[in-house]
Amino acid sequence: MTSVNHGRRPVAARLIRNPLGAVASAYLALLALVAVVGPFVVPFGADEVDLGSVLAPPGGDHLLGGDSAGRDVLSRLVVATSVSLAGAFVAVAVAAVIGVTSGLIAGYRLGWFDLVSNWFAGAVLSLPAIVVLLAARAVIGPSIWAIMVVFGVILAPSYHRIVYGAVQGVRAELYIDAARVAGLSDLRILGRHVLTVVRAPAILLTAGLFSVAIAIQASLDFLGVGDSSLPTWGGILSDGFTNISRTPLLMIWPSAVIALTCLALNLFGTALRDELEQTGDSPRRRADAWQPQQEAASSIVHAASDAREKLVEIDGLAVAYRQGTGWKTVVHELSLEIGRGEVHALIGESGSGKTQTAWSVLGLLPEGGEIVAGSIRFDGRDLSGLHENERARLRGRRIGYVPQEPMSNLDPARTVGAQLTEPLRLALGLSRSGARGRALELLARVGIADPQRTFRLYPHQISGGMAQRVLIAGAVSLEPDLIVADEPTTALDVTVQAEILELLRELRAERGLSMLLVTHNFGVVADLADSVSVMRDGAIVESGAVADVFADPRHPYTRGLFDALLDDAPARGPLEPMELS
Ligand SMILES: Nc1ncnc2c1ncn2[C@@H]1O[C@H](COP(=O)(O)OP(=O)(O)OP(=O)(O)O)[C@@H](O)[C@H]1O
Repeated sequence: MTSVNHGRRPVAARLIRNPLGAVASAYLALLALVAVVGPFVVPFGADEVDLGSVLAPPGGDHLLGGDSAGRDVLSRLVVATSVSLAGAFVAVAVAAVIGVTSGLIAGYRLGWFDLVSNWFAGAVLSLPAIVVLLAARAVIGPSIWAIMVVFGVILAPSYHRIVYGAVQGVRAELYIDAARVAGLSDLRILGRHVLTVVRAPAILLTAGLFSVAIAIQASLDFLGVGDSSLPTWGGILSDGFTNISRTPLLMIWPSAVIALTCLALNLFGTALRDELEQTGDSPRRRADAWQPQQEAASSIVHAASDAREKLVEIDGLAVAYRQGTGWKTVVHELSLEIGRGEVHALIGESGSGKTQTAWSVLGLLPEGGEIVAGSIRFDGRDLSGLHENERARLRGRRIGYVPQEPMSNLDPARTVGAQLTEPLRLALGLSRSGARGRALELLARVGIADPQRTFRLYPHQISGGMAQRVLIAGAVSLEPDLIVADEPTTALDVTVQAEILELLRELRAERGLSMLLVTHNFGVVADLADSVSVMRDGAIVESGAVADVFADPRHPYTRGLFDALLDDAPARGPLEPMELS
């Protein structure tokens, strides 16, 4: 496995290099400084009244003017910054303590606490927050701190849900079991392993909830149900609103501070998420550039015989999966040619890279998998240069696919007929009756005894062998040049296997199909293939005409595979009769 680590810079350093993060951090840092130091350096007391400055315009002693009671707006805004931020902090701290704790315990221990806490979280989430806050204000009075504690309780389910989900994701991981086996206490496991996983989403949520708490607090003060004994952004806004016709500027200052603060918190959260993901502190890490494995064996190249026109040309293919900050390379420098009408088999033990090679040709590598080197040409076109739409068109019309598990590759909710006719109508533009006629012909061709009846059936009403025949009918329906068949007979019983192989052989002869056949069955190779590549650890170790490789396997691994076959092993003879008591 190729593993490339990159030097980690601290998150803070990366945040500063992110333009959005830098601006938001600078604003929030300034705000924090104003909140802490500001009240000690403001030119006037927050409640100091100067009747000569009632609704005074900005300028002179009052840089931002005076309010309706003649108090200095700048001084009040600065003191209100401390109060508003502290209020939001109380709400978020209460929410985090309750929500993170309950989410951790519920997700890790499950049982009755899981049931009760999730029910409780759901119930609290369904409450209208503003109505609860107004009711709380009526009961406990206008204290901003008490109201913010209540709001914290209302916000707690947000933490609970996010932490619960993250813990559920990791609790079944092997390293958690290993920590348990190693004797670590639940508290240590939660602190050391689980909390690390929930840290990133919890930080992001905190930034969002902080801005929600500021907005709610300002709304309550604006509505006049806040704490009028303290200067707050919402209170100043309310005063400005009352006097909007006389001094509109009085509304501008608190509005701007509230809007900028909420914006900065959200930008900060977004930038922090991006940086946490890049630095590997989040489960979704980015990998460094892929590097070829030094120790990897180069593949033997399989070339189509000169007599055949080349249909598939794979050159130096490497497939890798992102793993943490590195890569796991699963196919190395694989080169392969398949001629028109040629059936080429990929054989090898489980995990040798056969399916990854086949999926690369189809352009269907699973999430996280990438073609990191080399090229695949199909009928002279480089597939890597194609847009996904073109790739999908090619896949349907010129490259057919026969999968290993017939049942799971049919849509259980749609009839066989609907699944066969849809591509015919979309790709070939056939009418409904035209597509139906063509589908019935195909069903008959693949050996379905009663095509009319099967056409109307759902997948659960047909056998595995019939399902594979239906999929083969679908794969050849658009007259492709190439069929990629991934273990097409593995999931079927022995007699059906033989029938499906026979069908594939006939279709191949009839239509001049090329085939890339993935199998670990030498019988299938001998039955169907012209040429074979033997794969091991993601590379081809031997390649050639089937007759040559079978007659004279050159690589020790191929010989080992042949030796592992039981065909030549001496028969065990009849079972001894047993006495059953
Ligand atoms: N999603 C994935 N993430 C990481 N590694 C993967 C993933 N899928 C497959 N692999 C790895 O790729 C390697 C090759 O797998 P592949 O499925 O091609 O093997 P195979 O030869 O087709 O085996 P089998 O006959 O069992 O299907 C294996 O080591 C496998 O663990």
